[in-house]
Amino acid sequence: MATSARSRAVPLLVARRGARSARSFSSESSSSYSKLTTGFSSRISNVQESFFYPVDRVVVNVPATTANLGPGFDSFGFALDVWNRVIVQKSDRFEMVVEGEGEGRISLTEDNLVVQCVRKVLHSLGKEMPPLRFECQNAVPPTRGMGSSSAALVAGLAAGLALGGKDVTTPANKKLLLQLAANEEGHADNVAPAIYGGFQIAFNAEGHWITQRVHIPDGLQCVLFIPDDEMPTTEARAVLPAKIDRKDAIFNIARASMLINCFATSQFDPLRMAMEDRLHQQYRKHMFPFEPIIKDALEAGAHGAFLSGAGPTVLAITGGVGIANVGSDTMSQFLAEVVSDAMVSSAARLGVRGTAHIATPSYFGLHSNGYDRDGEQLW
Ligand SMILES: Nc1ncnc2c1ncn2[C@@H]1O[C@H](COP(=O)(O)OP(=O)(O)O)[C@@H](O)[C@H]1O
Ligand SMILES: N[C@@H](CCOP(=O)(O)O)C(=O)O
Repeated sequence: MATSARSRAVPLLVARRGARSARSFSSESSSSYSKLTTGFSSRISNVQESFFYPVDRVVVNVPATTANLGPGFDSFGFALDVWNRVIVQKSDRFEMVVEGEGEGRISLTEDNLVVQCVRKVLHSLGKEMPPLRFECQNAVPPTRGMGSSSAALVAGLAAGLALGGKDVTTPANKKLLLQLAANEEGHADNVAPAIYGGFQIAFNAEGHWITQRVHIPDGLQCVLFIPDDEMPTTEARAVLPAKIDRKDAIFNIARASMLINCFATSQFDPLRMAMEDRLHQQYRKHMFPFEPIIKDALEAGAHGAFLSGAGPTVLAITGGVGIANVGSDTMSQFLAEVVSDAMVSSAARLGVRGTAHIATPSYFGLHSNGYDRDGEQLW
């Protein structure tokens, strides 16, 4: 965390944060969303987790995420090195600019998901949303199964917390952010890695969202085939049955467990089987013919492949074995490109238009910077 020149001139604790915010958070409404406490009460943390100087401009970076990984429906996800950046600045009027992915398609009005989240958080902190200028620089394609809605939610909620005076870099406020974002999304498999980075296993226990990081082997690469056509997650969830067969549950428990062991021990031989699923993929295949693309990726040498999130993107895993690191030699990239070509050819045979992208996982998630009204960096 960067320390500003102004902060350095006075004692650190007082300079970056202040008791003002701790008091203003005490008059919260009783609805579960509105309870913007971290759940941890201490005089020092109340001071440390809030800013002393009002934040004027926030820059938030949030990664794309891939969820499910086959059998880990609503539970597994990891972050990708594909980033959205949202810049929110106090202004004299509302303004929204969207550049990159989703440009011309994502709402430019106050019903934009990022704006809604900022307003919601500020409202919960007892504040009205001031006139703000939003600039969204998007690399995450919307509605393709790469966690665009989670990236938008996390960006908006984090920006709102920061503008409301909360330091989103503290563990307690990150935990709070996870609760808010997962409650909005209804599942935490995208939002947990979007916030914490890496591979996360996440679930809800007695009303609390819990997440834990899983090791990702060095040198792992992700080959994504991203169809041009969108597949809204709400539609892809509506086709899922309310109840499942016991043998399908057993099928998934065994594979999900082995998948975690594959990652934890860097043993990818069984990964192609460990990424099989019977909880969601079979019910979604009529929406988009992804199974032949998975099969062709595996035949081309991928360790495993799955429908990314609710689709339609298909993700294949390459690299990550032996000593190979991405960037240290060409071998992993050669294999990733062979798999990419196979997926593109497969999609072309099916008449599916789209593009391929080779990504690496991101070991870190949300990161941000804040500035005061003089443009001085606060963190
Ligand atoms: N960068 C963004 N800014 C604002 N809203 C976004 C952004 N990206 C996605 N969304 C919202 O999320 C919706 C897509 O959500 P969803 O169907 O869950 O797709 P995904 O699988 O990419 O998460 C979009 O229709 C839009 O409302
Ligand atoms: N577990 C969810 C994941 C949705 O991910 P997204 O990237 O498609 O939003 C599901 O499978 O519905």
